[in-house]
Amino acid sequence: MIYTCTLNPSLDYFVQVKDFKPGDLNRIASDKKMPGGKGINVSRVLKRLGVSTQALGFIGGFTGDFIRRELIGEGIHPDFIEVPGDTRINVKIKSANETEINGQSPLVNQNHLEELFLKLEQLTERDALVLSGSIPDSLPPTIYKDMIAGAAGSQAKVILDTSGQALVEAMEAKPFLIKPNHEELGQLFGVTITDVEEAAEYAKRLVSDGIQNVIVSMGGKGAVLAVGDNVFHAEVPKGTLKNSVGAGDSLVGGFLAEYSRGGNVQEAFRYGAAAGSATAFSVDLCTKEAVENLVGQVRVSHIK
Ligand SMILES: Nc1ncnc2c1ncn2[C@@H]1O[C@H](COP(=O)(O)OP(=O)(O)O)[C@@H](O)[C@H]1O
Ligand SMILES: O=P(O)(O)OC[C@H]1O[C@](O)(COP(=O)(O)O)[C@@H](O)[C@@H]1O
Repeated sequence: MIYTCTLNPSLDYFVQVKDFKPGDLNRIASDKKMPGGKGINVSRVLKRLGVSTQALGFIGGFTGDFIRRELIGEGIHPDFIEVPGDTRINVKIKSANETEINGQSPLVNQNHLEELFLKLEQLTERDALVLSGSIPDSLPPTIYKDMIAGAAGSQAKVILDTSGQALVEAMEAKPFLIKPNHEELGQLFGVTITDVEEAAEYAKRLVSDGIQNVIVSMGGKGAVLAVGDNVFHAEVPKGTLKNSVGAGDSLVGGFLAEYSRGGNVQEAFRYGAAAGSATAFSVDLCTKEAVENLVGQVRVSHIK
């Protein structure tokens, strides 16, 4: 089973505004509400790609009810821990460009954490655990590192997609795969990464530090995979960007879908990149059909 864990889920409120002006009254042309947060998006993508998952994490309040209901409606099994307070609302404003305003989540206390750790103890070596997204303010930046340690006995594969101090700490626990985007990778080293060469160089350094697989997503420039002594670049097809929210989560979901079907890391990387692009080119997350239409157009080359 693939478990996703979203410590900081969200109700994503997408609004379309004709000509967004900060500091002015803006009226919405159209809107939609979606269950969000990185692990939850990975679960939704996996389900669309025909792989069943279980969604773990903390949710609460009316926004939490919405998320649970939507996931059940999509055939995803939610196993959240209920916390007091409302799960955050993240506002995504689509106008000439995209503006995101991500909210604050409710307090998670020691009892909630213990409940989560008990669930992790039940993982087995056949499972994978996806730890994705920011962490609520009430949790320490070591939380992902502690969770990886908590799951270590099971030998489940851990996939990590987070940033900042939480990423720095968790890397010490040597997850199977990390997926920073190029900005997040740059933050780790205090540099600005803009091209594929630079991403390859820094991803390689992380592999030398003991992370098995590093995928750096780079929006329209595709993605870089560092594994062992090799670095690959996935060149992605050109298309009209409709929505970049969830593209990174789709890459992770696509990678895992293919990898869990027995695919190798390189094929999983190609499929993941196609899933990211399929989401970028649609208004919602990718569909299986869209991914399969694009996968043949993703060119993976050995660059180092
Ligand atoms: N404009 C785009 N054109 C084609 N593919 C894209 C585009 N934006 C994103 N993607 C695909 O989605 C993946 C993840 O996107 P990215 O924006 O880098 O992730 P994140 O959301 O984590 O910042 C990319 O590696 C690429 O495969
Ligand atoms: O936990 P964070 O870093 O605030 O991110 C949460 C946001 O990221 C998303 O999961 C999208 O992530 P990506 O665009 O990186 O795939 C949204 O659904 C959510 O609003």
